[in-house]
Amino acid sequence: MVECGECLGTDERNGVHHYLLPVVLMTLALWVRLTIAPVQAGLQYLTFFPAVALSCILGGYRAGLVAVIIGATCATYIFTPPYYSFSIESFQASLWSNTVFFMDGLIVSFAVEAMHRYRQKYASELKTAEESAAWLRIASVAFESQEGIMITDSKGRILRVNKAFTESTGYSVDEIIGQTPRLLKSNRHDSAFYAAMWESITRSGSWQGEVWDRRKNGEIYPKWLSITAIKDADGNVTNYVGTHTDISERKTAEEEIRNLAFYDPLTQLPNRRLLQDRLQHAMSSTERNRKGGALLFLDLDNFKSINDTLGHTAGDNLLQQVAQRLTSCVREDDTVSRIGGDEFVVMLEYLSNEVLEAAAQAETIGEKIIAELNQPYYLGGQELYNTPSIGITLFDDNRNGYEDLFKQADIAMYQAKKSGRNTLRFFDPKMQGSINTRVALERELRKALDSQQFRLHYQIQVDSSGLPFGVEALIRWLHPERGLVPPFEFISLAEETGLICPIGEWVLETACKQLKLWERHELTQDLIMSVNVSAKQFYQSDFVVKVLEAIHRHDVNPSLLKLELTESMLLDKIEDTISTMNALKAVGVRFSLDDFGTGYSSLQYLKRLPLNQLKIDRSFVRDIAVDSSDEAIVSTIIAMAHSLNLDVIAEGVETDEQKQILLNKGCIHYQGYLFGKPVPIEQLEVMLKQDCLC
Ligand SMILES: Nc1nc2c(ncn2[C@@H]2O[C@@H]3COP(=O)(O)O[C@H]4[C@@H](O)[C@H](n5cnc6c(=O)[nH]c(N)nc65)O[C@@H]4COP(=O)(O)O[C@H]3[C@H]2O)c(=O)[nH]1
Repeated sequence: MVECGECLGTDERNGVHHYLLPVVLMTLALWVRLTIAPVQAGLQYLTFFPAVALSCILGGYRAGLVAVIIGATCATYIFTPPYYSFSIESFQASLWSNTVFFMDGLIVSFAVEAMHRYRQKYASELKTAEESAAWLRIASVAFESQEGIMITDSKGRILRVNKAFTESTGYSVDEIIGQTPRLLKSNRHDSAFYAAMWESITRSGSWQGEVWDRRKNGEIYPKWLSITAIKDADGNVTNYVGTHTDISERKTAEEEIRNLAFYDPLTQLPNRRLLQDRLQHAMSSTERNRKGGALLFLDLDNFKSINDTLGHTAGDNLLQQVAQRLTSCVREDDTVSRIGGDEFVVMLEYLSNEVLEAAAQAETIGEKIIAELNQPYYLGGQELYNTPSIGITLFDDNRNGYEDLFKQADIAMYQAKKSGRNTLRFFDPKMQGSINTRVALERELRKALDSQQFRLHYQIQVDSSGLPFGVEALIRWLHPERGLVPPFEFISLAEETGLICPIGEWVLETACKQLKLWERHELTQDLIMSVNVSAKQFYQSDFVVKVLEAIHRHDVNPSLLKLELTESMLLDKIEDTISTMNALKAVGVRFSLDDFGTGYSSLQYLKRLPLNQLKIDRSFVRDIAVDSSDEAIVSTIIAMAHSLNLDVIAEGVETDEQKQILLNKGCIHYQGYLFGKPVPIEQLEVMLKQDCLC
């Protein structure tokens, strides 16, 4: 019942239908009373009272009062004789008993109501207490969350911290309580940072952001911190709550992603993307600050040979050492980047805005880089040398896009390569002119092939007694306007464009034709014809077939054909090289290794190549009489050739002295102006006849 009363609620108990309750209960009580006892029995109050009590309990004190009034009225009117009339006497007769009944009813009504109210209050207090306990439980679980939480008083003294806080800071609860957050400061932020933080807390009651703090072990780490001010009813700050998340792992991951996107993983230098970014920025800032800048495009000479001979690990190691040396040559403001393979780009900023002065500054740094990169490298216990070719272009505004600048520096680098490597060249509009010339040259070169403008000149090769034993076929271009064009002016372009393949086939064809003609004369029938073969030509899949076809077509003795290959091309794909050479050697074709000594051939590879001859490069022969290191190199090459059972020939022999030195060292075959320049066939034949007569 109590529950029922409670669940009714005060408003409901005051509702109209609750006034019906006493009416119904009283009617029921009246009916019971009238059916079980005569009217004059005088037991009416005894019968009505349970209905009054029930009304109170179920409907509240107002229902109880209504029941009392109904009871008193019924008792007065029905049970006080004469009950058919409402006389004053009968009313007076029942007055005292009615008053007692009335008072009892009142007491019961108010007592029940008081009980209701008490129970209600108790229940709501109980509910509040239970809710508070539940909230406390939630709060304590939340407090021990993944985030570090610190609660301070209004003065900033730490009152409480959670487990996550102690774990991330390294301080125990005892060490931290009573301290202030200053204990955690890393000194990474200046006072302006903290002033802005407190300004936000004072103004809006909270702040959040990234903060670098120091752990107990001294490590500095980043965290995401939120600070909230807790205020009392009057608006005064009583506490501050700081929650933080350690974001060092996230930062590291972000850093790694950034590194991969913008840095070269091998050297840790900025990559092409970051360089472009910085270059664009530098171009606009040089314009603003009226300062100059320069782009140095650097390519390592013969890097491929090192990579192929010593392996990729050594190659990687070399690139890393180059990166370090480059970085040591420039200021911190400058950018050293690796844009791929063995190509590096150095961007210099804050140079003079006077073009000549800026060029001089860039040149000084370029020279410094060359000197530094010329120092020996130590790779896997081996000492080796490498040189760079550098192209430089200047920038002082945004007029040229960064792509143009890259192109200009690249063109200049190409010029540096052409000028003999290990040097630097500046880009200037004249270079652009030379590029245009190259385009025109390529067009003309294609035409030259169709209109048979190529010629072969032949340079004699002699033994120690001056007797010719062979010739080298050297191509010339008989240009309709420019006259005789030497090979260095078009061979590299022909190689780049692939035109070298049809040109090479023409050379081979012409040389074989000539060999066939020589067969008829005693004077020339034993001459060995050396033919230069370029890398592109050699690595054509049908190279062997083409050589064999030329030999068969002209029906020449294959052992009178000698193919001259260069060191760098041989080592490109060593296994392919060996099988191609073996296929031709099987029919008797000879092989000579041209420009020997300029590359990085290792003895190990040389041993595997089916060579017949080593050709000492003319750069070593030139100064052999005056430069002791050239002399030493030549001695080594000759000794190496002998130890490998190879013939050795020196090219570029111009003086008797050079020939004598070579002879003394055991080199008995020579080629050079001393014996004859490259000449057309008619002149060669005259020369041969003269030699014979001598
Ligand atoms: N200063 C000096 N130079 C001497 C002396 N003796 C010979 N030379 C020059 O040295 C070069 C020798 O040819 P190479 O090393 O094979 O170097 C050749 C070769 O690599 C290439 N080349 C020439 N003809 C052909 C060809 O038919 N095919 C291919 N792929 N390359 C060719 O062009 C290069 C240059 O040829 P050339 O200008 O004819 O230059 C020739 C020759 O004229 C000397 O005593 N002093």
